[in-house]
Amino acid sequence: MSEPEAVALAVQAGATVFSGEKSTLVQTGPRPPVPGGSGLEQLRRAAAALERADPDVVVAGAVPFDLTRPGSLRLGPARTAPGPLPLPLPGARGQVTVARSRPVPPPSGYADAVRAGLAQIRAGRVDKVVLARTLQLEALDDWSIPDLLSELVSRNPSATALAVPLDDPADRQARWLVGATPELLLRRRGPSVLLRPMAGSIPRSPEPDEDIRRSDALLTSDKDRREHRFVVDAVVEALSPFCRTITAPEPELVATPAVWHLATRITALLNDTATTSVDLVAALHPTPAVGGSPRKAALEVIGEVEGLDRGCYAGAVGWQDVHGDGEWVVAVRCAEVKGRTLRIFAGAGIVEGSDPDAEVVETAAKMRTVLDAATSR
Ligand SMILES: C=C(O[C@H]1C=CC=C(C(=O)O)[C@@H]1O)C(=O)O
Repeated sequence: MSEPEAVALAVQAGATVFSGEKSTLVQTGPRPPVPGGSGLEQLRRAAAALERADPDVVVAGAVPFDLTRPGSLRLGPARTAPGPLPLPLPGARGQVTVARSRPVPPPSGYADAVRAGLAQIRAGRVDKVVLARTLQLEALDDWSIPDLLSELVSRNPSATALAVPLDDPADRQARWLVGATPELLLRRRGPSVLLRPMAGSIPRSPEPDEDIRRSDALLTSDKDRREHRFVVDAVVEALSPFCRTITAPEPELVATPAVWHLATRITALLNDTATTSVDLVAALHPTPAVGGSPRKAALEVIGEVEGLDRGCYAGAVGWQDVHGDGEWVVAVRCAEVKGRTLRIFAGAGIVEGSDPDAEVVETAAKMRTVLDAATSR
């Protein structure tokens, strides 16, 4: 059996897959979910279980945006290979026909939520809040996870494409998180930690001169640099108790096929290699790239004005091995898939000076990552 065939079979059978530019990790087979009533508890239990595990075992999966809710982490052997997932995955079923598509909330409702967020900023309750919306697609047949994953990998070569089965004991139908995220929460290898937070975005243009003009406008935008700064400051502060050398240079431009972003490549050295990748996830998540600043007040405002159950969207997804090394990405440009339903999520950071209509356009552009993979073959 070829590697793509093996991966396609594994994905159909519920494998957890992370496919990046440099390497791919696939965790397959029967593997126990990590128990726990909250994502935070599951992260702690996973780290403890790894201390007693065989060397090829990893914990892999997703913790939700809200760490007081349970996520889906599993313990089991994983295979890693250099480069992205080998394509094409055989057995592609071809295009799924979308019967209905519904934005929730509608664009005008999202613009109202952004205005409500801005009112909280002006009232001094928060400095930044990230607000999300969804696009729900109903297909005539069940969505195929291998097909979605293949499209996400091939269209987003520099992102981390992912397929994570979500545990839901109350629900017998399989649920998945799929997506292709450009945002690295953290990678820990021995004492070295790398992070690449993102915030501040502008939609790409198909016209090359206009595309460059937009990227220049983003790089020099005061509003976007402020929006970005909240994330870098929070990340550096959260790392400080654990790390002795933290370097955070000026933000740079990063392009996905749909959007330009501001990103900062932060490097750090752990004080103590007993600190695992999971410890860092627990300390960092959710950053103001998906929550806001100050964190507690921003999470309250999201609960009051957004009106969505984010689930694992904007959560932390990734893996850790028995040495405490691991890689976790931020679950943006993602969708939740269940049977015929695909729910695409996208959010945008709101700060003083944000324009509600521009945030509608920005979130629509962000949704294209999954929408294009799901609908245009
Ligand atoms: C919250 C999302 O993106 C985050 C990551 C990069 C840029 C973002 C922004 O510019 O608002 C967001 O912070 C999303 O795509 O749903």
